[in-house]
Amino acid sequence: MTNFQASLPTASTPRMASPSHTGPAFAAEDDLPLPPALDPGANIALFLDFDGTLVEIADHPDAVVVAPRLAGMITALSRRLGGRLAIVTGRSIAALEALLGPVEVAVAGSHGGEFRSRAGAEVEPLADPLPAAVVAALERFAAANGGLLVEPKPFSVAVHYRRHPEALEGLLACAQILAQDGGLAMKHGKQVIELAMPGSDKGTAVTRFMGLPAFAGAAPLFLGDDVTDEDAFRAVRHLGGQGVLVGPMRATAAALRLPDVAAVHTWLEDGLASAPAAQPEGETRP
Ligand SMILES: O=P(O)(O)OC[C@H]1O[C@H](O[C@H]2O[C@H](CO)[C@@H](O)[C@H](O)[C@H]2O)[C@H](O)[C@@H](O)[C@@H]1O
Repeated sequence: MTNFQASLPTASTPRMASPSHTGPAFAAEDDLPLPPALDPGANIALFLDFDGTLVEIADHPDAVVVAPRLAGMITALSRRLGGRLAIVTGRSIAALEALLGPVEVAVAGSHGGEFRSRAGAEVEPLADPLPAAVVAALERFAAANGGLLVEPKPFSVAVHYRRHPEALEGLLACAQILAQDGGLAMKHGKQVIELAMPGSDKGTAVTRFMGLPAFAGAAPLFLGDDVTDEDAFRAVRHLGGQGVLVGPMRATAAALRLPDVAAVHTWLEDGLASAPAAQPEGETRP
């Protein structure tokens, strides 16, 4: 056990509502401690969600404001961690890099549907493409309901109802039928319903990273804000690590909490500032 793990509450903390790896570990009326200071010298692996964790939620997916230093900070932290850092996002990798710039780290995109094992590696598809007919059906629904925003991705499709909350009931019904008929996975994130081919989520993505030589043996930490991050919180708990919920308390499998995006940036910046200089290229773990 690393010093980092020893200082954290564990899955056997008495406040736990459920001992299983499948449900939330902590109830909404509990609260969770802050994570200890990030120590890039410890044998940890860091997994970072994007929307709501590294950038504030905005009214439109293209309207998020990315801090100018964010990509550089994440790349530098990844180097300090010997490559044991990945962004794990519901966005496609292309959409992520369009916002963040070409960040030189491992990435899982489209909720685990696409996977880049390390900086510079090819993007591997891990899911089958969604049938075009499903996207077309959702586009028809969106057009008939005030023009909901449809965001097709390589392995899933997101329909945003943030500007049309009145359409949620009909959207859920439409998506449920499409999911049932097509054997698809349905995810309900922040003001968004997503359909994807089954078999990949943020938990499977984290588990896949942890099976790579560069990540093996490290204690994983996953920072995320949305209910779609709960798969990853459960996965890291199962792998001997901890989830860090970002935002207000809710029922969660995370064991730690940071209050907001600003606190995440401070925690990462402080960790980076505390780290010794990065090893030269080529001396990181394979
Ligand atoms: O896993 P994440 O990195 O958190 O991505 C989840 C989804 O994020 C985006 O939608 C969310 O953020 C938008 C911008 O703040 C917001 O307008 C929307 O309501 C949120 O649901 C993205 O557009 C989706 O594709 C991601 O799956």
